[in-house]
Amino acid sequence: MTDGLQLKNIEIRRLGKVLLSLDLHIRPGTVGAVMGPSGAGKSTLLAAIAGQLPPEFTLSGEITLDGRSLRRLPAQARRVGILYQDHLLFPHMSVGANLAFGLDRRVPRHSRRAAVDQALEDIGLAGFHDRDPETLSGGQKARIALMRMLLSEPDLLLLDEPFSGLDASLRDQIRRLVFALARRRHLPVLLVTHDEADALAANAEIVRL
Ligand SMILES: Nc1ncnc2c1ncn2[C@@H]1O[C@H](COP(=O)(O)OP(=O)(O)OP(=O)(O)O)[C@@H](O)[C@H]1O
Repeated sequence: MTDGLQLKNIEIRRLGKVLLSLDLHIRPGTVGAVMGPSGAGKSTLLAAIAGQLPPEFTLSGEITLDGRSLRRLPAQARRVGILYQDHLLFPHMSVGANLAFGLDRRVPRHSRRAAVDQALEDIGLAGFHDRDPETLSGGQKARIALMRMLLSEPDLLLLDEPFSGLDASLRDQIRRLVFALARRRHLPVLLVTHDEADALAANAEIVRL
C-alpha cells in the first residue's frame, strides 16, 4: 500500500485537448506544491481529486489516498478537505455554528460544544463562539475556515491559494498554522500557489505545470 496521496498518469482533458498531465506522490505529513500559469488547470486538478470535476472535463489515470482508489467514490466519501482563497464561512451562522457544521458526524451531540471550544482555543480564538463571522478580520476568518475543515477529520488537505488574500505578516502566521496542524495530524497536503514563498515555508516538493 502507498501511504498518502498518489496520482498516477493523471490526464485531464477538455474538448478532446489535454489540459494537464502529471504524476505526483505526497507522503503523510508533507506538502506537494503545484505551481503554474493561470489557466494551467490547477483548480481543476483539485476538483478532480475532490470528486467535483465539472462535466466539461474528462479524467484518466489513478488517484489513491492511503492505498484506496478515490475515482469511483462520490465526493462526500473521499474524506478530502479543501480550503480556498476566500475562506467562505456561513454568514447567517455564529462562529461556533460554523465550526460545529464541520464536525465529523461521529462526534456525539453532547460533546460537540466542548469540541468546538477546544478548536477555538487551538487557533487562538477562545471566546469567539457566539461572534458573527461578518465581524471578524481576514486572518480570523482564515483560521476558522481552516479549523472547520480540519474538524471534519479529512485524510487529505487540498489548498487552493488559501494565503493569497492575506497581508504579508498574517500570511506567514496562517501558513505556519496550516502546515503545523497538517504535520501534527500526518496529513498529506496538496497546495496550489503562485507564490514560491508558500512552497518554501511548507518545505514542499514543487511540481510545475
Ligand atoms: N466549469 C468549467 N467549464 C469549462 N471550462 C472551465 C471550467 N472551469 C475552468 N475552465 C477552464 O479550464 C482551464 C483551467 O482552469 P483552472 O481554474 O483549473 O486554472 P488554474 O490553473 O487554477 O488558474 P488560476 O491560476 O488562474 O486560478 C481554464 O482555461 C478555464 O477557463
